[in-house]
Amino acid sequence: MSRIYTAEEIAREVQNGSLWIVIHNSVYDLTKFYVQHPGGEEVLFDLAGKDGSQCFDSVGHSEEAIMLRDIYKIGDLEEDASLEQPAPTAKPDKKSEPAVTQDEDWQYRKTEAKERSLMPLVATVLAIYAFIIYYVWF
Ligand code: HEM
Repeated sequence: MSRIYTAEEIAREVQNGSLWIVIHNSVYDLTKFYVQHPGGEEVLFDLAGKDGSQCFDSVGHSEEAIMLRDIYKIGDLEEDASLEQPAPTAKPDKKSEPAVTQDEDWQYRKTEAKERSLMPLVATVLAIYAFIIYYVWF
C-alpha cells in the first residue's frame, strides 16, 4: 500500500535537499532522476515541493515518460492538502515560443530583404568600376 504524505512532510523533505514533486495527487521523488530528465533539470527544480500536474500535462509527455514517472512514485498526497502552486513562469509555455521566434524571423527576413534589394546596385557599380579600370589599363 502506498504511503500518504502531508504537505508539511513534502516541504520538509524538499528543505532537506530532496526533489519531491506532486503530479495529480501522487508524490514523486525525482532526486535521482532530475539529471536524466530530457526536459532539463531546471524545470523540475522550479517545481520542488509544488504541484507539477499542469506542467507535466502541458508538455504532452509520451507514454514512455508516463511509465518512467511511475517508477519514481513514492506515495500519495493526503486529501485536502494545499500545495504551493508553481509561478506562471515555471511552466514551459510551448505555445508562446513560436510566436516570439516568428516575430524575430520576420525582422530578420526584413533586414535580409533590404540587403538583397541593394545587391543589383552594388553589382552595377562594381561592373562600371571594372569597365573603367579595363579602359584605363588597356
Ligand atoms: C516524474 C516526472 C517526469 C518524468 C518521468 C519526465 C520524463 C520526460 C521524458 C522521458 C521526456 C522526453 C520526451 C517524452 O518522452 O515525452 C521529457 C521531456 C520534457 N519534460 Fe518531463 N518528465 C517529468 C516531469 C516533468 C515536469 C513536471 C515538467 C514540467 C516542468 C517537465 C517538462 C518537460 C519538458 C519541457 C520536456 C521537453 C519536451 C520537448 O522537448 O518536446 N517534465 N520528460
